[in-house]
Amino acid sequence: MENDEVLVKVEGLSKKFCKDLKTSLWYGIKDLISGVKGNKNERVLRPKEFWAVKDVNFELKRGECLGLIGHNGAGKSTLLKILNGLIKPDSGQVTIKGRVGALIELGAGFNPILSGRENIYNNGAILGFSRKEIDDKLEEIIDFAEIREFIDMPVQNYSSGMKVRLGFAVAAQMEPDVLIIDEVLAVGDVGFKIKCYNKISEMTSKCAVIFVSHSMPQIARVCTDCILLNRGVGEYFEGDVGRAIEAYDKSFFKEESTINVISDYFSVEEIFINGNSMLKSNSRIKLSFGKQLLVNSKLRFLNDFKLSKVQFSLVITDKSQRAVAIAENEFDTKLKLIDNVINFNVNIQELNLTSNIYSLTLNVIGRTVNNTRIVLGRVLYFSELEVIGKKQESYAPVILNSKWG
Ligand SMILES: Nc1ncnc2c1ncn2[C@@H]1O[C@H](COP(=O)(O)OP(=O)(O)OP(=O)(O)O)[C@@H](O)[C@H]1O
Repeated sequence: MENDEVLVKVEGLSKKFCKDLKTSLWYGIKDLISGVKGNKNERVLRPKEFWAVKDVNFELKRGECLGLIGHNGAGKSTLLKILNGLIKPDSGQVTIKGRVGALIELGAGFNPILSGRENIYNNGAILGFSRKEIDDKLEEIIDFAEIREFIDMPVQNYSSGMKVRLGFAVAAQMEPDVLIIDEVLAVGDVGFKIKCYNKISEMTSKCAVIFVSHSMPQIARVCTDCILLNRGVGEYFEGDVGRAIEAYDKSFFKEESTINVISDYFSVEEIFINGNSMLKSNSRIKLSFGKQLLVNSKLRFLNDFKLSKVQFSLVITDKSQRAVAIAENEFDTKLKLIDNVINFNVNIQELNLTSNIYSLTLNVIGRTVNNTRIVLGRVLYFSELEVIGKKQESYAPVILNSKWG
């Protein structure tokens, strides 16, 4: 088993789809006729057609894991389906060496009326294993999937999670040379997902893995290379997953973002970040790692507003909307309303977030005179915060202050 052996070679791969079913059927008939005549014109788009995958090229060796990332509809699943031979490309070529294990669509590859056990035998046979070889692997697959008590039940009665468990176990335990995993893994519960990601990391040394995910921490964890797809066009980041994730994050950035206030109790008169007005300017703030983040805000409450205490929490979320840090005041702060306006300041002296783009949200919680907790409102994503100066390959958002002995 050579380690620099190219297992997947993709050259000029393109696939177009049609937005309209009737037109698509009509083009299908026309293509069939022109195909018979030997007059194919695959590289031209006709009305209502678009490229789902456009001129994608890459090579993948044993020991490499390629992450496919991109917005919804970017073409990731289409590319995987072409690689797995489920759909035919309009042009280009895929060369795959060895056995392919794939988990693409939920339940795809399984016969719904057959039991889990029978499906394992079917899949094994398709992959070229003899009955005896499958017998030897059966227990491992059932153990990995952890669905022993349901293994003789028809797959059509499996829950989504159970289908994913069986699908991944079959794909991973059949010693594939190329392992193709789509986002369906997300359906599994947390325990199973962790087990799968560990398995993928373990397998990467023995095979080539192609992995689709919207979870950048997972991409950072398992991938060695990345392709960022945008409307079918791939940008290849060879050996630089960090830069691919950065480009993915940046692709979400809008030049102008408006402040979105959800509250029946207050409106926002002003929010400053490090002295920059979020109402007046483009709400993107650039900050170096470890520097100060200062937020000042002025909220105007309704005239008849009566509360005894208020709590503000400033939540920092990453691009996948995961809260990565929070700063909040003590709940017993007396509400200081002057002309129905509250001013508050938050000073975070050292923001130890790694280089990335984050969003800021403000939550305002109150307590009535009889101490009932009440959510007064939220100011959503009022700033995009771009932290620079501390790249972190493992995509960990926070660097902890630590002393090492
Ligand atoms: N069979 C089909 N017929 C027509 N259009 C299709 C077909 N399959 C996919 N598409 C379109 O091709 C584009 C790419 O779809 P694809 O499923 O590959 O995207 P994706 O990157 O996997 O998206 P997501 O992140 O949402 O899963 C989309 O616009 C989709 O609507």
